[in-house]
Amino acid sequence: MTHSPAAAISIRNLVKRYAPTGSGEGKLALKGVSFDVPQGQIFGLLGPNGAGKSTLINILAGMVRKSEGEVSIWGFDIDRDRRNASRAIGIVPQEIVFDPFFTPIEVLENTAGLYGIPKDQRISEQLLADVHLSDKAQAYARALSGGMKRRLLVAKAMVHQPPVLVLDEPTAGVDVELRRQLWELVKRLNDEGVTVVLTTHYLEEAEQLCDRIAIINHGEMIANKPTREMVDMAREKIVVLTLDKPVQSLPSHPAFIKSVATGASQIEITYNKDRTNAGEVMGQVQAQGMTILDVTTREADLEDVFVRLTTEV
Ligand SMILES: Nc1ncnc2c1ncn2[C@@H]1O[C@H](COP(=O)(O)OP(=O)(O)OP(=O)(O)O)[C@@H](O)[C@H]1O
Repeated sequence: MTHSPAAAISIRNLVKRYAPTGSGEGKLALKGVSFDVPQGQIFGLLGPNGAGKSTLINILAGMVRKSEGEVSIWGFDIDRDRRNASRAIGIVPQEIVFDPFFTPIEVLENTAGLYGIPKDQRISEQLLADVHLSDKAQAYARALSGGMKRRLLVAKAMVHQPPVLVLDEPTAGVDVELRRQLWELVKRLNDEGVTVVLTTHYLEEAEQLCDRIAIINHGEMIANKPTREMVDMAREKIVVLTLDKPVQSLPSHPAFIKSVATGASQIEITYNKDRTNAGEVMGQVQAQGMTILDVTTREADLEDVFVRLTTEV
């Protein structure tokens, strides 16, 4: 596409309220989410089960109707310009669904037909080559291994050559070798200029692949940072101090990232372990007139950062 929008995907105040069903209650799955996916990046959307990731992706895919807010894909509003918005995005679903009696080449040709792509403009063979399935072009889909089927799903999502590709948990439940292959494929597509959004439960995957990571929890976006900064949060360490009397005012110092009261006479201070250490932190606290009775320290890795962000209210 020649059109060049400010962001590959732009989401503003997105709300999704699922209507109550006969027995179940309604559910507020997205509570006013706003973010942009910058062009050319691999953008990771992380969050625990039920956070709202699939809802968000299904809204992009046009499979779920949003309740409120604005979404545009490659500059095309999904309400006002659904056709162009759909043409700008390819979705690789979580579930593998193929008619077992179609061959990979037929799967791609049929999809191209659905998009109304004239025969001479189709790129089915090239796509099969890209996902290393040329030799399986004529095999029945049911004869493909799980890994081959996943690669075929990626090819299928790229039939109309969208500038944005979304993968919903591409490596959930796949073995190490296949995960590596899928990562390579995603990187290659991104090198060729495709903006990629992927959801994952695996922090390592996000860290390896993504330029930017957003964390969504209970329908809200709680963090959205370049991967480097998110990983830097893992350089944080926390000291928990018990003082001899109730906390009057929180200690502060340029080397402290955060200082919060976690009990009547308990404070937690977060600091970057590259910049200071527990001894210095305690020294600063004492210098500010407080008496420390007890101390424990905690170290954060990316997993902790994730857990902390998703459990903090
Ligand atoms: N069709 C629906 N009707 C009612 N509630 C729904 C519907 N689909 C999802 N929900 C609820 O909305 C919330 C968000 O679900 P969603 O599937 O978007 O989460 P998720 O982050 O994708 O989780 P997972 O990682 O398990 O796929 C959940 O509480 C879920 O139960």
